[in-house]
Amino acid sequence: MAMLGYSEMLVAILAFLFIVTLTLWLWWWNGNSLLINWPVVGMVPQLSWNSYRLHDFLTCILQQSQGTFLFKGHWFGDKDFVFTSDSMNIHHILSKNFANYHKGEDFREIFEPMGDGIFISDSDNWRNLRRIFHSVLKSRRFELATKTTMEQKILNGLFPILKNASMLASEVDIQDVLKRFMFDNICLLVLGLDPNSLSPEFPHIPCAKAYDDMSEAAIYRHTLPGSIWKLQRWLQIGKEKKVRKAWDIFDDFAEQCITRKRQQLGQSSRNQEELGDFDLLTYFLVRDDNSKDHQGGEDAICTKSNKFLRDTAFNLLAAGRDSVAAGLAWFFWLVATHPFVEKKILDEMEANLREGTGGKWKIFSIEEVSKLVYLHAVICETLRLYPPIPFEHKASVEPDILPSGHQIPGNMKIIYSLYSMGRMEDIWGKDFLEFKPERWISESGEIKHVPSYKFITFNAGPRTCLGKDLTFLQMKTVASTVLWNFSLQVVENHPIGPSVSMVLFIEKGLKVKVFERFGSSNGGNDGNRM
Ligand code: HEM
Repeated sequence: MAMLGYSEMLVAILAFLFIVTLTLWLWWWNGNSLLINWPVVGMVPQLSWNSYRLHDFLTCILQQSQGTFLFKGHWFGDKDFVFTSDSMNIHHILSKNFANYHKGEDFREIFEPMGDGIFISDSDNWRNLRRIFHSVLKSRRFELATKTTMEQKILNGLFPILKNASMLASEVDIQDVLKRFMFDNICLLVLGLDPNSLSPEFPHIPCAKAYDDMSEAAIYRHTLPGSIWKLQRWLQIGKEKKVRKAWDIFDDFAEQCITRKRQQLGQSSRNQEELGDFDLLTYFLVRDDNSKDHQGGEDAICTKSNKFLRDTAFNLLAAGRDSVAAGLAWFFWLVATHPFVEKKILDEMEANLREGTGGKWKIFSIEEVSKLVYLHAVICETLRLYPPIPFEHKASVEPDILPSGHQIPGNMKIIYSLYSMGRMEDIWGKDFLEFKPERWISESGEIKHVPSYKFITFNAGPRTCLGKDLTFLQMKTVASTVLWNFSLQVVENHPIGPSVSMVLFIEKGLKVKVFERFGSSNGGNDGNRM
């Protein structure tokens, strides 16, 4: 290797000193902030270096900056944005000045496979969709369909898989199992079709994989300047090529489901009530578009068009699959690693539900799980620490001032961190990092009400999640049924950490060993009786 001359060494030392001095100066100039605003590249480098622990890194910065800071992007890329986890700002943006904050054009472009679905709509289109979905998702028929679908899937899908893992003493990735379980469930509810992704051979389901690919691409689009990913999309290269392929796979799948359903309905002269089964495709296809709903509003949207049905399917499958599966995966990890909490859940079930089961296999009903206050508290605590949707976007319409004093120009992007809000001392107290379900229970033994702009997991204000009740119902049924019948033991040294993705999964899945509580070696029950 050639030796460096004195002059080269001098240049190298001076360059080194210049960089150190610049760093220290910028650090001081930025008020000793953890994030330095570099010339040209803004704050991007530190975010990239810390991307492997993005959620905790940003939480740390938010804690240090009293809950709000202005993120400076690179000079040649997209605009700067405000990042916040201040509950008063959230209340202002999501409720008090709701009309001034919409999803915005950037959001729609990043999530373009969602079509004109509710998640990316604003203004009148959103209002119409919200009214339509409110009346169906909150209906008794939908609740009953959820219950029946879930019971069948637990019995024919989840139990056999867990029983098998227990018999073979094999390790199973319970997060993958839950993802498959929820995918089959939501497909049955929305499309009236069971893709049977939860089968013993763990089949590859192209449509489920297409969802994963599109979700991955949405994160990728967040990290690059819009001009770059749009160029890649135009040239059809890299990740953008993958998105297009995944998008086509989903559209083919949706079209097949819609065509099949139209044929089925065309052959039947009976209405949905008579057909017995309930799914959203059927509901929208047989529904009278001119009818007024129970809130008295009229539809400005034709719910029978292929475009509406495709976009609805895409949005509800996205809402109903991953978020609930991720919430359940974190729940089972927290419960398995806090034996005291597990015992309290089992004691509560024993006290409230055991009558009539004789300790045998059981799926708990809606009425039964609604009695379980402690279980409800454990689920709230899980969703506080690990909100399945970790970030949300908004964009200002007009200039505004946030309660924190930050000036917001028109068309400013605002990102709020649901993950960080679950870890703010001013909301949850000094023990905010502790997993403590008791914090949710009042002295009179009921669930404490925490305003949604503080417990933000399901969003707040007029755009609060429409699936919140359904989620609690699903999580309680799966959690109680699995815990009653099985004990899950996390495999030693299995790494646990949140993924950096649109949905907050456990990065490497959750490997567990499964033990039957009422197996033949454990009480003489054959495990098949209900
Ligand atoms: C753990 C489970 C769930 C969590 C954490 C969750 C969370 C959220 C959040 C944060 C939003 C706001 C999204 C935004 O404005 O961009 C939202 C909206 C929504 N959620 Fe959920 N969700 C869950 C499950 C469900 C389920 C199972 C459904 C129904 C199948 C559902 C249906 C919806 C709908 C339709 C909206 C749109 C509301 C609107 O924009 O007006 N969610 N959800």
